[in-house]
Amino acid sequence: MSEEARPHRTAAVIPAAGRGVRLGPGAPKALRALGGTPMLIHAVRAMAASRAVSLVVVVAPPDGAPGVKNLLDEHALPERTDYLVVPGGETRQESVRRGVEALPGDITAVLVHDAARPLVPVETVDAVVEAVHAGAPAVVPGLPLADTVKEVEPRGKGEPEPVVATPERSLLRAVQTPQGFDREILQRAHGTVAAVGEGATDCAGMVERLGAPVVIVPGHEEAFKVTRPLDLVLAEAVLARRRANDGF
Ligand SMILES: Nc1ccn([C@@H]2O[C@H](COP(=O)(O)OP(=O)(O)OP(=O)(O)O)[C@@H](O)[C@H]2O)c(=O)n1
Ligand SMILES: C[C@](O)(CO)[C@H](O)COP(=O)(O)O
Repeated sequence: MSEEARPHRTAAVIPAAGRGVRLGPGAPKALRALGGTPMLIHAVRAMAASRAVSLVVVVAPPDGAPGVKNLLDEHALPERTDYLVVPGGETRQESVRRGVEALPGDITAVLVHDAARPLVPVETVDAVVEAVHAGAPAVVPGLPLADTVKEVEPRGKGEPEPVVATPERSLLRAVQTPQGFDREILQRAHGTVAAVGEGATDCAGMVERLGAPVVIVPGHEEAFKVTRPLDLVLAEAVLARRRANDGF
């Protein structure tokens, strides 16, 4: 059967177990409000907005799974979307692994999406899904960089750091989520690469270590990650603009 003809069932795994240290003191980041609604709910709705996504697996803070389950019960999702909640781990990589382990056997394609990217538009989600369904083992949304990037020799806090190299900016992309995968390759990456060497900061990096191809599709400015306080200010402004444009 050709890749196009192969029927896919697609799930989204949402790691939401981080504390949000860089955002500052407060509740776990995924549970903090954006426009009056927890960031996690925005992220879940963003995945469920894609007609291809039939299951969302939320990876909750380790001791917060029952609370997250209640939260999801309270917020309406499209009828076609099921959800599961599992407890997360110490690192993003560990949390994603736990989410992937919870997937039912009939899932063939998996999106991994940060709860911390609550405003990704459905067009970006669909572009990733389409590329995976068309046969790409790993697909990542990415954008060209605005800043020039330097590689440095890291030094102590506040100490000047010697520059080692300036990578050619036109060859670089800042990558976002959802990152989309053929289920088998994602499982293999988490089962083998994770066990050796240093952790990866994204799942696609683990797939690259397997030697499998990863491709980039256009990302979106509104898929930015809420990491620091200023990101939350921007997210509130983007959401307010959307609500004004939608007339509610
Ligand atoms: N142990 C962890 C760490 C992170 N994440 C999730 O991975 C995504 C990206 O991580 P990041 O933005 O770094 O979130 P935090 O780890 O919460 O942030 P910080 O590093 O500032 O604490 C977030 O949705 C976060 O909840 C997770 O599920 N489990
Ligand atoms: C996966 C990711 O969002 C891609 O840009 C990013 O690597 C997550 O990094 P974080 O430090 O866990 O936020």
